[in-house]
Amino acid sequence: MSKPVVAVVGRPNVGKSTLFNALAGGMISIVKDTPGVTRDRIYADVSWLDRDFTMIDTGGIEPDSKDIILSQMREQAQIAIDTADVIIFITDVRQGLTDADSKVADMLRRSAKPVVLVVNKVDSFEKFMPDVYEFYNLGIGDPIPISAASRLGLGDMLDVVISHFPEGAGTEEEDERPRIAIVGKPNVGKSSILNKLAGENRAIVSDIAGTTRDAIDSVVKYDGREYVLIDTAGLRRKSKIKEELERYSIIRAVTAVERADVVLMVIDAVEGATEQDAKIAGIAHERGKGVIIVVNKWDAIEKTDKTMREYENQIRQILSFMPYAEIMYVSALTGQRLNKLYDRIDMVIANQTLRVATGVLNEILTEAVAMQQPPSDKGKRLKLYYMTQVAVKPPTFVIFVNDRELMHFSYTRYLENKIREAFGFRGTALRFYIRERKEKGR
Ligand SMILES: Nc1nc2c(ncn2[C@@H]2O[C@H](COP(=O)(O)OP(=O)(O)OP(=O)(O)O)[C@@H](O)[C@H]2O)c(=O)[nH]1
Ligand SMILES: Nc1nc2c(ncn2[C@@H]2O[C@H](COP(=O)(O)OP(=O)(O)OP(=O)(O)O)[C@@H](O)[C@H]2O)c(=O)[nH]1
Repeated sequence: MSKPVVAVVGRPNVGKSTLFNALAGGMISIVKDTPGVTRDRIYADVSWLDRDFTMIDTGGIEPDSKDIILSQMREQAQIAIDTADVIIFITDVRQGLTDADSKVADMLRRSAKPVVLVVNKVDSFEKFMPDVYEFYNLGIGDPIPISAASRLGLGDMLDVVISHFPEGAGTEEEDERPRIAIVGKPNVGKSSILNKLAGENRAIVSDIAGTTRDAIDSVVKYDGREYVLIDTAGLRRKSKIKEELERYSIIRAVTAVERADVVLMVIDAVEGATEQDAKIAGIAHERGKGVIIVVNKWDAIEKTDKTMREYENQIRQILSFMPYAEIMYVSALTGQRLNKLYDRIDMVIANQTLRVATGVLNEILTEAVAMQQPPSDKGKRLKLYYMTQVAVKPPTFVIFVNDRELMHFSYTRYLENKIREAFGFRGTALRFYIRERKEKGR
């Protein structure tokens, strides 16, 4: 099972950003007094008591009038209902209970998703607890008092959140079928690709037990093998506001990538790769998923014998953090090369699950060290003792050294290249952990 998704819903200014920052270590966004300024904070990875989950903020509200706030909160709540395993509904003890809160609570209650009702800005339990009880009136369970700003009550809140996670979430998937997510900016052709792949080869639809999110996925059969195409139908939202559309595509990508083995990162050939593409591709990279960059609408551009090379250069430059990603040029319109995607997916899965024997790894390590001297600092030189692969999906290596401080990023990169020279690992990120070990007396 994939990592659970927790969505945060709440009115402007109740403290969503502050909560995000408190849980995600202060790296996500800048909290300001102006409502609606924190556009960029959309998702964060959170760990609590060995449970990992992804928190998404469905917000992004620009409050103008009461009406707009309510309609935007409904929109947020709907996204949360469509994507999340657990919903945190956050309210503000100082603003008190509002009409919009009650309406959104009704909507959440009807969805039958687990909802955790949180009352923020309870900086003093003594002073504010009587006001907290008022929130029982929402009829969605016990209000949990917190102060996001002073980090009070967050542990109790997280205990309740993780108690709602589906059984077995975050543990190894039993289903062996490759799970494919199709992500990208608005309008690049994600639905067209999904429909084409599913339409022509669909074997069975919606036969997957598990979370409600799984229910809309399709299973396709190609060449005797089955693949699960992850659908995010509920999130195919239309909006006139560009920022909102981009936000939806990020939320859509985060929730789909979470459940995927291989991510098809779709780029529009007519536009070429953009910064927004890099943001979305970054989600798959951070999570160590297999990645195939799918350049779609290949039918729609003028081509010479240099075109592919030019595209590749431009894509490699914008998505420079994932040189390992495969690139394919397709057209959902004509179907060109779409079926070839399956072979590529198989290859990426094979690479994601490849295990290299320790003996072979250490031969590579010895040779690499002989060819390029490890870095040194203040007369102390990095020594590399031993390397072993500890995990797959993505392939993860631990390198034992004398002093972690001496292990430069560039030397890790050099070793990564040596491993890739030997084994390829095309289409998947590799992870490296550097551990210190006391020098052996010899
Ligand atoms: N007293 C008190 N103030 C808080 C607390 N948490 C947040 N605030 C304040 O509430 C204001 C709004 O906080 P934000 O975290 O930006 O709220 P938000 O819900 O993300 O707002 P939007 O970006 O408009 O959606 C800021 O001035 C915060 O300092 C709290 O626990 N106690
Ligand atoms: N020429 C050409 N047009 C395409 C191709 N694939 C999709 N389109 C067109 O691009 C537009 C967007 O396609 P969609 O499949 O809806 O794109 P999407 O990424 O799912 O869009 P959102 O759901 O809005 O994010 C439609 O008008 C498609 O007909 C292609 O391969 N070639």
